[in-house]
Amino acid sequence: MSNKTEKNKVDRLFKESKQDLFPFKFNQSVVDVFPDMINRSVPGYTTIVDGIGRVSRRFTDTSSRVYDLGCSLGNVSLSIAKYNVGKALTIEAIDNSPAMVTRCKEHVGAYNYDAFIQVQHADITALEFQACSLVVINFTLQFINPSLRQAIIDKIYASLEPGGALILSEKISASSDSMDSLLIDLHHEFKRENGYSDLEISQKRTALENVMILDTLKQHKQRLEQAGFEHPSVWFQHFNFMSLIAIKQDIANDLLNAPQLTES
Ligand SMILES: C[S@@+](CC[C@H](N)C(=O)[O-])C[C@H]1O[C@@H](n2cnc3c(N)ncnc32)[C@H](O)[C@@H]1O
Ligand SMILES: O=C(O)C(=O)C[C@]1(C(=O)O)C=C[C@@H](O)C=C1
Repeated sequence: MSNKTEKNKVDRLFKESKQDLFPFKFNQSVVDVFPDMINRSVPGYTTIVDGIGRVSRRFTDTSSRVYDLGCSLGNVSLSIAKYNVGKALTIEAIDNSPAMVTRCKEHVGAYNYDAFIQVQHADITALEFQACSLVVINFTLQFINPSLRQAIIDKIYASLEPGGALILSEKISASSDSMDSLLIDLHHEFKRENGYSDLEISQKRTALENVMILDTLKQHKQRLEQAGFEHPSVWFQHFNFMSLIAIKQDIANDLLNAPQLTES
């Protein structure tokens, strides 16, 4: 594999075992290789990002507000913009890594869609949400302290307009040890086939320990239901990487559409 330009380098970070990546952080070294890293590490990443764009247009109208939480280089925001041509969406793209935010602004600025993508440096645990139609959190909740996760999902639920949706993608733990080992092994095989060595895989795993803390699908669903979402559903899964969609019920609409009781 050839080394690419400075902005899109091949990820060899854990071959070199750089000390600034233990524990793992989204610093400048990671930003420089991020497009290559995420594509070679997350099974189905391109499909998920494209799918989010496709799903998004079902939940937006002409001037909706959308959040992309933990936006990294803005791929989700750009996919939503691409699938919502003709709508004046405001997409709030949020990340707490200064290096990511700087690169994200350059990346997003190279496109000219109808949506306005506002890239902001902020911590989503402290963010004040405005009313919105759609929130996407693509492989980011797993990096938040578990004790703060419910509060974030509660805030998202409260800020969504009735009929609005949350798309939550995460790497998950399986509910049994044997299934977990199988899925982890299949994921590592995927990484090896994408050119990572066993050393790179194991060093990154060490760096991610206590930084990326995984929940089971059941824990995710329980958290969403506790916030008020009904019937959260998986719309994508490849090995231990999945994406859920959860809709905030439109109670007013449900009442309007309910069969009217007639007097006998
Ligand atoms: C795996 S990446 C997300 C990938 C991205 N959503 C995409 O689809 O390309 C996780 C991102 O979450 C960001 N992040 C982690 N904790 C955060 C927090 N508390 N607030 C905002 N962003 C956070 C990181 O800086 C990183 O860019
Ligand atoms: O590389 C791995 O093994 C991962 O678990 C993937 C993962 C993620 O799920 O966010 C971890 C960190 C990097 O940002 C890219 C991908």
